[in-house]
Parts: sequence; structure tokens; C-alpha cells
Amino acid sequence: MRVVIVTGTSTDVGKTIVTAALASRAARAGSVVVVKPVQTGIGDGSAGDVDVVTSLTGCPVEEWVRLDEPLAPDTAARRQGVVIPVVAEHAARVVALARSGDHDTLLVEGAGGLLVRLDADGGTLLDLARLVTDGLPDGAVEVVVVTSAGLGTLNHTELTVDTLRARGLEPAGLVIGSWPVDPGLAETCNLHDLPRVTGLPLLGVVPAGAGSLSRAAFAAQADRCMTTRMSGDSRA
Ligand SMILES: Nc1ncnc2c1ncn2[C@@H]1O[C@H](COP(=O)(O)OP(=O)(O)OP(=O)(O)O)[C@@H](O)[C@H]1O
Ligand SMILES: C[C@H](N)[C@H](N)CCCCCC(=O)O
Ligand SMILES: [Mg+2]
Repeated sequence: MRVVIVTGTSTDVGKTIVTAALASRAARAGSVVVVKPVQTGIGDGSAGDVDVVTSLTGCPVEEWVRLDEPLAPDTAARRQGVVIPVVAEHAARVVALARSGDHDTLLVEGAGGLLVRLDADGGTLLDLARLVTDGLPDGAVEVVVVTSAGLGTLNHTELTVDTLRARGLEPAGLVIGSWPVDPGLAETCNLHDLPRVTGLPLLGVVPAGAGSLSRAAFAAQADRCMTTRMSGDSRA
């Protein structure tokens, strides 16, 4: 059993597509479940991240809280007048699901960047990652940081990685969530600079447009774009 926590430098960096790519690969080697503890922005009928993952991978998904407005969860909950679970409750559910042994890999996708407030007490995905790591055996939890390709990403990525390290969480690596068809100078340099400035491996680079592929084509793309194998990946 392993848990992969997918965070990112911000919203819209491609966490969901990367989560789907990791799920697609892990599903070759065993049973996978994807959890989105808190989803916001589905009030207008928009597809939630779990719908995207289901469509791209067919893996089972769980969404625990859904809020209407496309905002940080604590803001959306406050404006909607609802009380949502605190992060410690999500962490306990993740640990229980991991310990149940029902799945070989459990992927957890945050909402927005690492420090976005997921509850009214200021709990964040950083807190969730710390609690889940503390609740499971050594080495069972990996944190992946999804980042953007272009100018500005070096700063955002270092801030995110340093914040994880300050809580004793060493990320497994970085994934670029959307690689442009026509990369410019900054994108090209960042392929070298992101690993250099963070000291972390670049685990993968997902091409822009991957989210529109059929399930079969996405699975093939997931294999090609995740350049470094993770512990739960299929050897096939
Ligand atoms: N590789 C990709 N291929 C196609 N579309 C992509 C890719 N990466 C991101 N996108 C698109 O960019 C947008 C943001 O991506 P995504 O939903 O994965 O962001 P996120 O980091 O998961 O954000 P959130 O904080 O809302 O969970 C979406 O509209 C998605 O379809
Ligand atoms: C609505 C969006 N797609 C995400 N679900 C929530 C992103 C919150 C970001 C808050 C912020 O960092 O300013
Ligand atoms: Mg997402």
C-alpha cells in the first residue's frame, strides 16, 4: 500500500491531469483509488476533478466535500454557509482507506496550491500530508509537486518545495503539468533549472492537450510522459 499526495504550485497547473497519469500507470500494477477531499467550483455544473480522472482512467474515485463557487474551500464554505470537515478528518479517512488494504495505490489531489485553506481552521494540504505521513509506515507516503512550465515557475516551485521540507516532508519529485506545443526559452531552460534549483527529480512532463485524449491514448501518453518511474509503477 502506498499513498501519493499530489500538490502543486497553484491552481490550474495540471494537478488533475498528472493525478490521472499517475493513476493510469499505477493501475497497470494493481488496484488504484483517487481521492479529492475537497472540490470547489462545481455549482455551475462544471465537471469536478474526479469526473476528469474517471473519464481519463476508469479508476475508482472519491470526492468527500463539494462546494459551489470556484474559490478556496474555506472561502467557498463560508460564503455558502456550510461547515466542512477539518483537515484532520480527511487525513484520518485517507489513513483508514490506505490501511484497509482495498487498494495498492491511493492518490490524493489537493485543491489549488499547497497552502490553500481547506477548512475553517486554516488546515491545508501541507497539514494533511504531514498527518497522513505520520499515520502510516515509513516510506508509504510520497508527495509529488506539480508545476507549470513557464517563466515564474522557478520561484513558485522553490517556495512550495521549501515549505514541504520545513515540515519534514521531502517530495518525491516534480511533474510539469502542461508542456506547451511550442516551448519558449524559459520553458526549455526550466527543464534543466527546476531540478537544479530544487534538488528534486523531474518525474514527468505532461504535454498540453493530454487531457483531451481517449482513455487508451491517455494511458499510452501517461507512459511516455512520466520519465522517471515511481515505486508503485508497473514494470510492464
Ligand atoms: N496536460 C494537459 N492537457 C490538457 N489540458 C490540461 C493539461 N494540463 C492542464 N490542462 C487544463 O488546464 C486546466 C487546469 O488543469 P487542472 O484542472 O489539471 O488544474 P489543477 O492543478 O488540477 O487545478 P485545481 O486546483 O482546480 O485542482 C484544465 O482546464 C485542464 O483541462
Ligand atoms: C476553483 C479552483 N479550480 C480550485 N478548485 C480552488 C483554487 C483555490 C485557489 C486559492 C488561491 O490560491 O488563491
Ligand atoms: Mg485539479
